Amino acid sequence: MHAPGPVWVMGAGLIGTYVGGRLAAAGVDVRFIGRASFGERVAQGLRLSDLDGGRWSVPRLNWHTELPPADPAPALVLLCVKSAATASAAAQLQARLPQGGVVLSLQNGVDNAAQAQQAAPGLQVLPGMVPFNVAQPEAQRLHQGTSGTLMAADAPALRPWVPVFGAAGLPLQLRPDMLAVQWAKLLLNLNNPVNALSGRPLRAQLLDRDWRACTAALMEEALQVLQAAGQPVARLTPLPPRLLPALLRAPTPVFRVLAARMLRIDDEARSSMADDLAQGRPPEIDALCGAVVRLGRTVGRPTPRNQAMVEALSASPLPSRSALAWRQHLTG
Ligand SMILES: NC(=O)C1=CN([C@@H]2O[C@H](COP(=O)(O)OP(=O)(O)OC[C@H]3O[C@@H](n4cnc5c(N)ncnc54)[C@H](OP(=O)(O)O)[C@@H]3O)[C@@H](O)[C@H]2O)C=CC1
Ligand SMILES: CC(C)(CO)C(=O)C(=O)O
Repeated sequence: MHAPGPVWVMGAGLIGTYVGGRLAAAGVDVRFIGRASFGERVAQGLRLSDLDGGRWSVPRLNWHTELPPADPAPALVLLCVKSAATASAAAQLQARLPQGGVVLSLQNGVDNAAQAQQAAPGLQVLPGMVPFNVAQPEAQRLHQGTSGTLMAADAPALRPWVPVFGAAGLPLQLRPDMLAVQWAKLLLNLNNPVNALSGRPLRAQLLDRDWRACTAALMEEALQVLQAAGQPVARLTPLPPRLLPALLRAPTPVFRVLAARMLRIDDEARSSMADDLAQGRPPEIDALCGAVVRLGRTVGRPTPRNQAMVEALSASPLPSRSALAWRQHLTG
């Protein structure tokens, strides 16, 4: 396997350090640009694991707290900051990279690649999608707690990277319908605020029918808006997206059987939004429920449920309600 050149990870936190770490473990020259506080924990010996028992290690990460000189220029930059930091990170890259540098956004939401492209018009920013969860169970270990295939826009600049990611054991699927893929992921991410409000690990929260009903209510509203907007949604799950609300509302014993794959989650995995709240960082709610609210406005449809989540997750402290109370609040 021969990488076309060095990779930079811009915003090396959970996702960036895991994906970049897997590439580094496969021999790719990866430079990590992240916070000193995170680098102190992982840079002198990173261990990686996944839910299938895979284990990798990287003795030393090439860690930078500022952008390094672009000599040699990276052949690929993985943009892995949270949505609120997208524009500033992209502007920093634009100031350092040669014209036409390729940046792959590995972020949730549907707007990050476009925002980065606007902030860095001289670069080529492409959307990607990370389906799996990454947690940090120990200071020097990152763990992939759910499964799924990385996806990205089918652009010529990314084609040489497909065998590289494949050789690292993280297959990269290039898709012509990336916006539909991103909306499909966003639908699944509508569980993030619910998970954060529940205070529980993902698996425990998904095994509670009232919390699932909250996610179903948000998804149903989003699906109606997407349909009104004529926006296709890709199928990332065994069931098509339009059936997901009914699946979530099913009694728990039925859900356990029908959603066995969705429930293949490590007991301790939490959503990235729960991680944000735990660390006192602003949650990425505007990129998720906020995107549904904005699309609703463009097609003249109210989105009170997603709006309620934007307000709840923007409040400090978070409103404290039981699962049943949230279910009633969202579904009236
Ligand atoms: N965690 C997960 O399991 C999943 C996350 N995602 C998505 O992936 C994206 C990344 O998430 P995640 O890895 O969890 O986020 P993290 O917060 O763990 O990582 C991002 C890191 O980038 C740092 N950062 C921000 N701006 C800069 C900058 N200009 N230069 C250097 N470092 C910077 C942040 O520091 P600081 O906090 O100080 O800003 C933070 O340490 C998000 O869009 C998320 O929704 C998708 C699937 C799963
Ligand atoms: C993987 C998933 C859907 C849930 O962990 C996620 O995207 C996140 O945590 O933001």
